[in-house]
Amino acid sequence: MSRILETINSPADVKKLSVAELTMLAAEIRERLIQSVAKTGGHIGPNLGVVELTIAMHYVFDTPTDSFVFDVSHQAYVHKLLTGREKTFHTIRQPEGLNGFMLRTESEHDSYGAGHAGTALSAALGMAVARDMSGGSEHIVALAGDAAFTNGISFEALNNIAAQTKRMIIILNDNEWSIDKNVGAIAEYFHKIATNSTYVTLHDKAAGLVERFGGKAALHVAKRAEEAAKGLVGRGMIFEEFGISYFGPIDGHNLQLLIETFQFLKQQNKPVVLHAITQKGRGFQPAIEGQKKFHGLGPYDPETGETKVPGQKTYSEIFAETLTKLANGNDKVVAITAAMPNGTALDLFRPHHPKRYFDVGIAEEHAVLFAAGMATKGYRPFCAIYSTFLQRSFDQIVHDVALQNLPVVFCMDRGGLSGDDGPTHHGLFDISYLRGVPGLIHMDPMDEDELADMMYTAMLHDGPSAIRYPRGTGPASVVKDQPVALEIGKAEVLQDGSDVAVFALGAMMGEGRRLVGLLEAQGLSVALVNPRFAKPVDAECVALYGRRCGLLITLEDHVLDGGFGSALLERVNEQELAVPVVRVGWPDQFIEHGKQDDLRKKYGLTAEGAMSKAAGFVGKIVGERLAVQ
Ligand SMILES: Cc1ncc(C[n+]2csc(CCOP(=O)(O)OP(=O)(O)O)c2C)c(N)n1
Ligand SMILES: CC(=O)[C@@H](O)[C@H](O)COP(=O)(O)O
Ligand SMILES: [Mg+2]
Repeated sequence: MSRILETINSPADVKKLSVAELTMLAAEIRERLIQSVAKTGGHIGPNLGVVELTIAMHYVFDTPTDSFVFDVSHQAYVHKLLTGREKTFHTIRQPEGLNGFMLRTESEHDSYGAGHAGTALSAALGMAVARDMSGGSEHIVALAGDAAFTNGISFEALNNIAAQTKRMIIILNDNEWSIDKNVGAIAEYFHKIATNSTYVTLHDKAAGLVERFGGKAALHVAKRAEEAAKGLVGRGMIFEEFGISYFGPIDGHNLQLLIETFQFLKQQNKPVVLHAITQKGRGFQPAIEGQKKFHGLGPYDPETGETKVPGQKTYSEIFAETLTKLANGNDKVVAITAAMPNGTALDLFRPHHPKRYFDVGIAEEHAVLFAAGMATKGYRPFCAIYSTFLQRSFDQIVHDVALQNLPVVFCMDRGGLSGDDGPTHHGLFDISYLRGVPGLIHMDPMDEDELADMMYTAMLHDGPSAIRYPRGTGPASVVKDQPVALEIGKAEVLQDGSDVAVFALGAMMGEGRRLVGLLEAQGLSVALVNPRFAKPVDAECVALYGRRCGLLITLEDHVLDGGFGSALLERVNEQELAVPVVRVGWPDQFIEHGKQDDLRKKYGLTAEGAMSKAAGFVGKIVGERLAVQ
């Protein structure tokens, strides 16, 4: 029962509450999050960790006049509950429902959208400078997790802040977790501060002090904690060195302390950072015990935290098992992830080859350069980075890997529609952004067994390669014990035909087979081709069917512009073929979040969609066939 929460229609309602009522509100929000996300799925762990932080932010600051910028913004559910979306919160990440991240078009309180990590500090600085230039007085508050500071862009911003603005507030939400435990020197640095004995004592005393002395004590605690932290790590506080005044660490669940501290920070005429120590998954024991699992997941049992055990291996698992096999036979094979060991399933590889597993943090550009360096020494790096996150590393792929023709393999999980995460996470652009890179081969398997073959082919290939594969499961093909090497640039003809040729790339093979059936039902002779390569496209195969057939149809889980269909069109044009080509893929727009099948139907990435798009050409061919009978 959410007695107070149901009265919150805007942050103004939060400001009316006493600290006691705010504490009750926090409890109600936790219960709502646990129960609601159990049904929808989502980032429950991160959001349970920022309940008090977000309440205190909305109590002290004043959106939309003040601007909040959340890094990744996967932890913005509490913010959404407090900014007029309590009644629709049950639709989060659901078709037509609330987005799982902040979205400028969703609310005036969402001053900046996100989904990818490391963007908050830079965007907040841009807002602060714009405010300064316009003579504004509003507050700009960036909330960034500890793992956001493993990202290079965050440090590009830190380097710039003190030189550019007089006022900006950074909240470092330190729960010591990324998706897995946070990694690297910065994580260790924050850990040292957070576990400093003086701070821990202070933290224990804080509750009592605040109770006895109210607000003033809060400042005392914050200052003493700051002294402790600075005492521990000297004046060389990393933030102080960047000209940003450091405060904390303080208990990120102590509402009174947070409110007092935010009110104090509001008065500061300098860039400040508050180091808040929080607990990911707080208030839900399964999420506390399973912080990695409950970072982000599908529906779960709100009592036990149990989730449905998937019946079939995902592409990610096949990837990890295959990589383990390749590494068993080749000690130069190494695996690199950018803070996504579970999403990429490299968690399954790590126990077999712990010394050949590298998690570099949320640092995709660095991951690619790190791989390039290893490749110059004869290693075979498999860089497992989601298609969407690899967008970050385009220059490193061109300038460092391809230009030097280094044998780095890019394993792009979530290649294609991602689903519930929406437009920030759909992997719909990697063919476009990679096929122009000289020397790089780009593969897209039609099933799990072919993924293994492509990984083996990539390992043997003396140059850069990229393999994209979708989120979730495939057609459950049997994976051979020993993968085979594919001929680079050679398509596979699954069925011959002479009227229409269907080129179904990767995960679209299922719809390709259905399309063949629909065309054959029209009395047509239909070829079915598994392209395998988006670069190089098999020009010979295109010419063979371009000369023989009256129509070529391409299907891809990728944007049309610059995708596989575009590449095939170029081969048609170069070979002066007259055959019409109908391309089926995502249109030139960002695709909303939703269920994969629903969205494919809505946007015509189905056999029926292809038939309707090709109806004119198909009708003409059918007519011609009838005329000669
Ligand atoms: C560029 C990029 N790489 C990877 C991810 C996947 N990702 C989402 S949240 C997250 C961990 C964030 O950790 P932190 O910033 O500490 O926030 P917390 O979840 O702990 O609140 C990662 C790696 C991403 N969103 N963007
Ligand atoms: C917030 C974030 O970027 C990750 O948690 C992402 O949502 C994971 O995506 P998958 O669920 O597809 O692994
Ligand atoms: Mg964290």
